[in-house]
Amino acid sequence: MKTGRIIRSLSGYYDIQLPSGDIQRTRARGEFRKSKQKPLVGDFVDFESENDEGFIWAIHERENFLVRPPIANIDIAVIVTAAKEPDFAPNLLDRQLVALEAANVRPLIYFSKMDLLEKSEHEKINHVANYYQSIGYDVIFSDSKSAFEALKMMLKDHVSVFMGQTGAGKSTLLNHLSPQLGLETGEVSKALSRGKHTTRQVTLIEVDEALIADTPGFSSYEVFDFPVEELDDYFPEFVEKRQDCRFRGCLHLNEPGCAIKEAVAVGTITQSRYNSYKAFYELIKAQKPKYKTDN
Ligand SMILES: Nc1nc2c(ncn2[C@@H]2O[C@H](COP(=O)(O)OP(=O)(O)OP(=O)(O)O)[C@@H](O)[C@H]2O)c(=O)[nH]1
Ligand SMILES: [Zn+2]
Repeated sequence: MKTGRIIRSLSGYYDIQLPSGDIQRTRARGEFRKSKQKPLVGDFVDFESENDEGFIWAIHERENFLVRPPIANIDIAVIVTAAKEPDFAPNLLDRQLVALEAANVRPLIYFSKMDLLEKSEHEKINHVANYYQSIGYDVIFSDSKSAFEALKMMLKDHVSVFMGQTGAGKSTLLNHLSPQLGLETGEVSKALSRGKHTTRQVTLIEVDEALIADTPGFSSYEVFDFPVEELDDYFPEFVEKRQDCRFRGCLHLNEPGCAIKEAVAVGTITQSRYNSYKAFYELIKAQKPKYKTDN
């Protein structure tokens, strides 16, 4: 029995990379296909193989996984966030951060298109970025001299996936990291070929000493897949403060003695983050429970 990581899946076949770097092609056992458990790219699996004919026997427990792209055991998700064109939208960034926190994937915020900013806009973004750093997120600016090296350093020895809204610059950045990818960039060229790639499978590609998913991740349209009471778990600065709320289980909305609202009033938590919290709260409340199929 051997153990390795699935780096590509293609019509029922799985390419598994061994610790030595060798890649072997296998299939999943019939039982896997019958049961719900389906191997994902990124999974560590036990398998047997000889002469390129092999079978996966077991999938190791997953650290985490994403649905789009379908990939397991992700160390870092790079949220590519345009500082301009389209304008920076804190709500969108927060949505991705919350979704990643809920999925137990570590985010890294990459501000793209910094070169397009005027001086005053620059200061504004810096200010915003400082806040995100202060609550524990890594931030990289596209115009900093060492941006590229810093990113490479962070991705080294890790599995990463890139996400961000359309036009944020994901493909541009991925191409820069790995020119062999040859992803199309810009609206027009992509609009022409869109649809062709919709069923494309994700592959983990080796870039220097990093493994990067070649398919960008979910955007902001994802629904939140957790109960509303859990929402504050995914705002790290809320987690730190909420034990000071007067009521246990405080939702930080209209309750008296809410430490979160006090923190917003004195500015230790930004209004923008609190606005996102409230907006997501309403959103989750309005979402239909999954088990309901009618109305
Ligand atoms: N000035 C400037 N333009 C950039 C930068 N990054 C990307 N762009 C441009 O922004 C446009 C969109 O970039 P893409 O890389 O295609 O964006 P994407 O996130 O892959 O977009 P989708 O595939 O639609 O999700 C392209 O015209 C890029 O050339 C940057 O740092 N500075
Ligand atoms: Zn509270």
